[in-house]
Amino acid sequence: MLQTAEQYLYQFDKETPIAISTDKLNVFYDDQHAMIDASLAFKQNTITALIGPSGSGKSTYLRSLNRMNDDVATVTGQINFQDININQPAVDVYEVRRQIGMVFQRPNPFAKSIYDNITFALKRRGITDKQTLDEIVETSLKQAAIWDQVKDQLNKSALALSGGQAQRICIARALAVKPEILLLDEPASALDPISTAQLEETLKGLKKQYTIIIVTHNMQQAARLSDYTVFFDQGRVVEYNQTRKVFTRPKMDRTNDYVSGNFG
Ligand SMILES: Nc1ncnc2c1ncn2[C@@H]1O[C@H](COP(=O)(O)OP(=O)(O)OP(=O)(O)O)[C@@H](O)[C@H]1O
Repeated sequence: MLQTAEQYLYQFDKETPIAISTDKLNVFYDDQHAMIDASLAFKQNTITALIGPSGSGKSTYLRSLNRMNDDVATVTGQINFQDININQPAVDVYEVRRQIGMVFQRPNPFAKSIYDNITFALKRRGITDKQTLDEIVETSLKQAAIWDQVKDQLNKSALALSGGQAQRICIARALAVKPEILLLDEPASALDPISTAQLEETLKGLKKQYTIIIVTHNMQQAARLSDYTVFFDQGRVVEYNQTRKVFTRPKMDRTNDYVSGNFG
């Protein structure tokens, strides 16, 4: 690909700014080179699906975006967010993770009440005013489409919720600190089909306010949900395009084989 990722996206949509991009991102786990020269850009208020076979580097790439790999890997290259390269030691990783939130594969609510799950990070940031906290709890739970189900039991333990409900609490928890970007690593893999469909609807609604990047093994989910799709294989970006093109007219044979279910 001769174009940079920014130039490439520009041809689809000249108006929408880029929320985050990487330039030659490389990730090494000791001597294993798990991500090789990944240069990608993500438009604001879009959903991008990261797909590819097991071990292709999807999670490695995703986790690097908010510096979650700092302790386990060496990450080189640029991660451009809000006009700076955030892949630098001097950048405050806690602030990066506030603005670039992460939701994991298995719902991981804290062993606390629903209310305390949502307010935990806010209180640590010094927000203690009850009315402010109440408002953020309500807004975040509404955005995660779980307010109606839990509004009368905010003091209930979040551990007592179903998987689908718990995953929504985790999304609300990520939204409470007002991020710009939401990273999701196979967020529906532990959920039943109904919860999965509800989660997808919620994410479609959230893209009005957030930029969403989601790792998924589920081809139908990527096709239903995302605007853009990146196909990774063996630590490299093989193809990046509008989702419908990746699934109907992929440029690379390897992508075609993967989306057709010939390997993976
Ligand atoms: N913390 C780690 N320490 C060492 N190696 C790791 C670590 N995390 C991932 N790897 C290795 O990096 C490569 C890419 O893994 P990664 O989890 O990013 O792939 P993936 O595409 O997300 O896979 P999956 O779909 O199975 O989750 C694999 O070879 C994996 O074993």
